[in-house]
Amino acid sequence: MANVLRNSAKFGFSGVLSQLSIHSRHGRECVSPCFSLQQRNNSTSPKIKVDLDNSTGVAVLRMQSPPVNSLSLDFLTEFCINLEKLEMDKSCRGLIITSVSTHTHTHTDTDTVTQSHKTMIHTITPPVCVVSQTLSKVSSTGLDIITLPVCVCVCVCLVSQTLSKVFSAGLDIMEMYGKSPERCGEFWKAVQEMWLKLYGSNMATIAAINGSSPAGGCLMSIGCDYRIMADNPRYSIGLNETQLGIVAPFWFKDTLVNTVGNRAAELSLELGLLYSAPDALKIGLVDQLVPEDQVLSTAQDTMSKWLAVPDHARQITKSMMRKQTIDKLLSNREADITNFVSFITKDSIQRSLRMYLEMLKSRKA
Ligand SMILES: CCCCC/C=C\C/C=C\C=C\CC(=O)SCCNC(=O)CCNC(=O)[C@H](O)C(C)(C)COP(=O)(O)OP(=O)(O)OC[C@H]1O[C@@H](n2cnc3c(N)ncnc32)[C@H](O)[C@@H]1OP(=O)(O)O
Repeated sequence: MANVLRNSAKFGFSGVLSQLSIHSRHGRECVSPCFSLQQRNNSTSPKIKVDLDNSTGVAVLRMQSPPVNSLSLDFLTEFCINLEKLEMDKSCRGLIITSVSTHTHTHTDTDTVTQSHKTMIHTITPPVCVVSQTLSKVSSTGLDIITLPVCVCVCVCLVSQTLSKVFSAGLDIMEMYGKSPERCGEFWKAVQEMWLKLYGSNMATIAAINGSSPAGGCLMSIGCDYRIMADNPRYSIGLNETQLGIVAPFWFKDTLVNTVGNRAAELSLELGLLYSAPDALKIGLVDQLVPEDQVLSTAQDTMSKWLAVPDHARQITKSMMRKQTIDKLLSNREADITNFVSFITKDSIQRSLRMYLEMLKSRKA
């Protein structure tokens, strides 16, 4: 555990703040006034909102990165900064990780807002000047020209974007597709860092899984101490890497084995299974199912039980259970990055990823 903390010290706050995203994959900007607004609201970054209740010592970390909370380099960097801050805050003893269902984004100055299937104008705060126009836009396939109504807003407007019913869609596939080996290496280091910080956290951690949680989303969930999932037939969870033609790294596998045991992990990984909530409960991939509107409150009630245990006893026990698994990655980090980069940049793997991306998009069409 101490190793993990020492390692994480490499992310100095000034360094990481300068790395904060100003542009997401989906083209949504976060300008600096947005960040300062978040700070005033006790939210630490644009893709993640953290509320620490000083009376209970419990922080709720809400992922709010539309459309699917995918784990991009920017997202992972912000996640690690937030975790590190909470870890160093002695008043914080417990952490609940969940997803928001609505994301509010602040735009300033002249801004263009397109009305697409996932974006709607929520509020326009005066003074504002709205000019109706039409915008020609090339679609993501690059083939069709479509015309969208747009509003050009001068001054300040607030836009609300709806997140899918997703806890996290896992690693951002766009970070692994068509990227340079250097960039892939940087990305993988951030994935490692996220897992090391979470799995080795001194805080009691609960995943309040209020949506689907495939692959890296599942890794984040099993990196916590306890999992509560919404009992919704549309949601699934699992390490489905083989379905994408990729191989879950050894530390994903180790975390799953530590959670569900060897046989269930073997079936789950080789077949790339995504489990419904009841099936996930059956194999012990999640610990509890509750109605969707009770996921967070149940996590809060459960957290009070975890925090009734003296911290030092719980922390030493957690370390005893997880240290070997953590040390295995710590002593193989560079080799693991090299493996990832050489694997993911192979032509055949890139082809698999492209087909998977096309499948995701065609499913929608
Ligand atoms: C031998 C040596 C081994 C060394 C190790 C090597 C390799 C290990 C490598 C990698 C490990 C990877 C782990 C991962 O996490 S990979 C990611 C896996 N994730 C998935 O499979 C999830 C895919 N997504 C979905 O199933 C659905 O999107 C979801 C159920 C989450 C939500 O469905 P919904 O219908 O609400 O939304 P969609 O319309 O499908 O999606 C909206 C939008 O978002 C895009 N998108 C979805 N998931 C991702 C993603 N993971 N990354 C990037 N983008 C994603 C989707 O394409 C849509 O985009 P658009 O069409 O609106 O542009």
